[in-house]
Amino acid sequence: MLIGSVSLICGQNMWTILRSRLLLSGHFSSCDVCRAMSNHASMQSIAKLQERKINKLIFPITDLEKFLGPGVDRTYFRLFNPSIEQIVKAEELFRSSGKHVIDYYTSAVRMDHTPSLTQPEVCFIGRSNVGKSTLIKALFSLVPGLEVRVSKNPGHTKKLNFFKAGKAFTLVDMPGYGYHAPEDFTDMVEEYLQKRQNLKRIFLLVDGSIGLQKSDLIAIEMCEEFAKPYVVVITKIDRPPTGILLTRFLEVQEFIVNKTNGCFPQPFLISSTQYSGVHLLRCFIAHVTGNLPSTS
Ligand SMILES: Nc1nc2c(ncn2[C@@H]2O[C@H](COP(=O)(O)OP(=O)(O)OP(=O)(O)O)[C@@H](O)[C@H]2O)c(=O)[nH]1
Ligand SMILES: [Mg+2]
Repeated sequence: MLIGSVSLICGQNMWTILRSRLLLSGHFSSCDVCRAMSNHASMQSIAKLQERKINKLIFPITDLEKFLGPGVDRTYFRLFNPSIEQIVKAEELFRSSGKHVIDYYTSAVRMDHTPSLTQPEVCFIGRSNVGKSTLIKALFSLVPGLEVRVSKNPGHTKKLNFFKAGKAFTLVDMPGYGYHAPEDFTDMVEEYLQKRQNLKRIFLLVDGSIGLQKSDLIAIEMCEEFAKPYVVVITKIDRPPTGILLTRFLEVQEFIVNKTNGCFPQPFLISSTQYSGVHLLRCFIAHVTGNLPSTS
């Protein structure tokens, strides 16, 4: 899974080149520039920040690692360690263009209502309110006008919602489990997870303040039983104090390594509101769907 690396993650020369490439590149319209500069959604927008801040945004683990002693096993912290160039290239898959249209496709309430699509698919599961829809919204934040509905009220997403990124991949937003889950949740979700042929990866979201709950353990058991590859994403990392987040992260990491077989050993850290970890996750999605270009 280790795909390419950069010596100092963001070596000075690499960033000088990246900055000039991004800022001078013809890929960005003036509208893109305005939007991108107002938040940290794109690599272009963060290229102007200090290197330390860029590092924290792309690799949020950087912020936690510094509190750990030298004895802590860091083997899996950066198992997925793409180069900056790969991250920049992967971002293109999350922009709509004439040839690569990104849009909401359809919704389904049962497996036999799901669209027959052949492109690789990834889906997002987790407790209600954990931030599934908001994460999809952040991933697609570079697509003007794309609506992904989110709510502060748990149980908001009621169907499997399919978002197509051209012919490259499909992202599927799902209803949450636990509090306010739809009554037919099990019928809707289990069969999809078990039988969907083109499903390449399940992203299982866990709240960074709360950590793994009983319902998450049931979901993990289900992924294990169906022998589907899955990944844990720790969400809302902007909320908890660092000590709490670090504890939750280490708990999740230890659980994955010691108690699971099909889970990718590196949990991803995400703040969808601040875009921390979003660039890395875009790149990981490109990777697991077979769309990540090799470095030139
Ligand atoms: N601070 C912060 N809030 C977040 C983040 N992600 C989501 N939220 C908030 O959490 C609430 C729930 O977000 P949703 O994305 O709708 O959650 P969901 O998992 O899709 O919920 P259901 O559809 O009900 O299962 C909303 O109020 C979001 O604004 C984050 O990274 N940071
Ligand atoms: Mg939702």
